[in-house]
Amino acid sequence: MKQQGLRFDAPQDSGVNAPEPPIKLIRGYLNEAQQTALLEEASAYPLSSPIIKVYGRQHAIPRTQAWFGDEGCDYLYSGLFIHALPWPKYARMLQQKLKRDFGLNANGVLVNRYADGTESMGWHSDNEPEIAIGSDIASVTLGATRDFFIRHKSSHHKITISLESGDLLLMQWPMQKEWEHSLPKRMKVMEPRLNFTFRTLVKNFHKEITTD
Ligand SMILES: O=C(O)CCC(=O)C(=O)O
Ligand SMILES: [Fe+2]
Repeated sequence: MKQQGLRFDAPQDSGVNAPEPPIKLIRGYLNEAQQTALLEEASAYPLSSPIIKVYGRQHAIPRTQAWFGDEGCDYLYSGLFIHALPWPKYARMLQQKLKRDFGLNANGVLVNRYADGTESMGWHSDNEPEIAIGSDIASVTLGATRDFFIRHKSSHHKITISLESGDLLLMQWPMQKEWEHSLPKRMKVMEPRLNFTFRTLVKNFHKEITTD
């Protein structure tokens, strides 16, 4: 994390000149039936906790995840090379719904499962080089309500959004350049939460690696 001498933390959600993140929040984007279908499908996803290196130390990520996508849409994520698994039926239907509703051309989805409030995701931007320039990222939440933090990289202005089951958060270009986000621990949360982030990758970006 960057610490640059003097630091002023802007008060949350306030300030006349506070920067605004390029996001759209659509509450209840998925109805009950759509949520249930996806949750049931996800119970069979091959989720795992890969071991990653952070600041030179190896540890398993504090959640489980899976990456699905089109052929040639492999992802180098947190230093891990992940081959795209074929789209499951309902994840694919959601990808098509996002295309119909918002023109989103996502060709992959990262699914994260947080078993309870002890599981989390640290500050980061979804700015890997294989993410197509100018593309938006769509984040869909299922299950437990969790806080989601967004922080401006230069001013450190921070926003908290409470994401509920069925909500859609559109993170629009150039959000990942100027803002970071995280999912903090919430010890009182006992229920699992699933998150689907639909991403647009440059196809065959990792061709060299995959054909070795
Ligand atoms: O679980 C969330 O809401 C955030 C997931 C996320 O930031 C990511 O997958 O990159
Ligand atoms: Fe992210």
